[in-house]
Amino acid sequence: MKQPLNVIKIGGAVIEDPEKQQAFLDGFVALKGPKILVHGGGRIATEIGERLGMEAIMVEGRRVTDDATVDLVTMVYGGLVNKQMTAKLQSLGVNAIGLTGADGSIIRSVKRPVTNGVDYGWVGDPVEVNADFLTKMIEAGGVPVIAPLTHDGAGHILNTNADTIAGTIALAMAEFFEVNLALTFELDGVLADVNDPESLINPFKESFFIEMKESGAIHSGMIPKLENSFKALHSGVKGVRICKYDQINSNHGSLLQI
Ligand SMILES: Nc1ncnc2c1ncn2[C@@H]1O[C@H](COP(=O)(O)OP(=O)(O)O)[C@@H](O)[C@H]1O
Ligand SMILES: CC(=O)N[C@@H](CCC(=O)OP(=O)(O)O)C(=O)O
Repeated sequence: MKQPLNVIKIGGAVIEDPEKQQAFLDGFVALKGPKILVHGGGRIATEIGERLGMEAIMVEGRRVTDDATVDLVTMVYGGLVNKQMTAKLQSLGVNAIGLTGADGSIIRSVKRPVTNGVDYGWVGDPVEVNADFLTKMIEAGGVPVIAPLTHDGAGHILNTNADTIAGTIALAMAEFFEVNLALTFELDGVLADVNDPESLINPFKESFFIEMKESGAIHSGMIPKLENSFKALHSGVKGVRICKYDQINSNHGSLLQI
């Protein structure tokens, strides 16, 4: 029987707020057994970019990443955010190992081709995960903390949506572990009306996604979250939940169903 593994994702809005970040980390520390943390940091990159006079361009929840932007996100995700999260987890007694997808070739990706007329620039779609290496780190008692950066095998860093990283890692690790994936963010889960916190949909069926995307009830960052989650569920991940940042150890949120 496969051993359980939790893959947990934290988004930029929660990282940015010290109280929310602490509440998330308390839950993450309390989570028993092998675990991997995937972090975003989109809002932090946008804010630091603005201070440098750079404008963020997002298309369907993904950042258009030109030469200057790939340098910015490498510094923010691979440096600032990754190392701060790692140091905080160390202070809480977790043997965190901060990594980008280039380290240990955790995730190799290909530069996204022009899609529907959009050239995303230095954005990568994952093609290969070094699940074996991640497994060895976990077996050695480490907790990988992974930034949303990948590499193309030809020396370039590529920016990759953090929900995509979490889904891709969950899917690859499902060969060795019984994987549960939780994508945490500020809201309670997938909402029928994004402005009504009481409108949580649980369970959330795949057919709802198609309908709600078409009607516009699901938009922006929720699109890659759900695309990646359903892909993971179809490919052997045991469970996927989209939930609030302080609900890792509960069953609240939207449990996805295919
Ligand atoms: N139906 C929906 N239910 C919940 N959130 C939604 C929905 N449609 C769009 N969203 C948006 O998706 C956002 C979450 O995606 P994102 O900004 O990428 O989060 P994070 O970076 O925190 O992971 C929410 O803040 C919300 O504005
Ligand atoms: C290609 C792409 O869109 N990459 C994302 C990676 C960070 C991310 O996904 O962060 P959150 O989870 O906090 O949104 C970006 O640069 O915004």
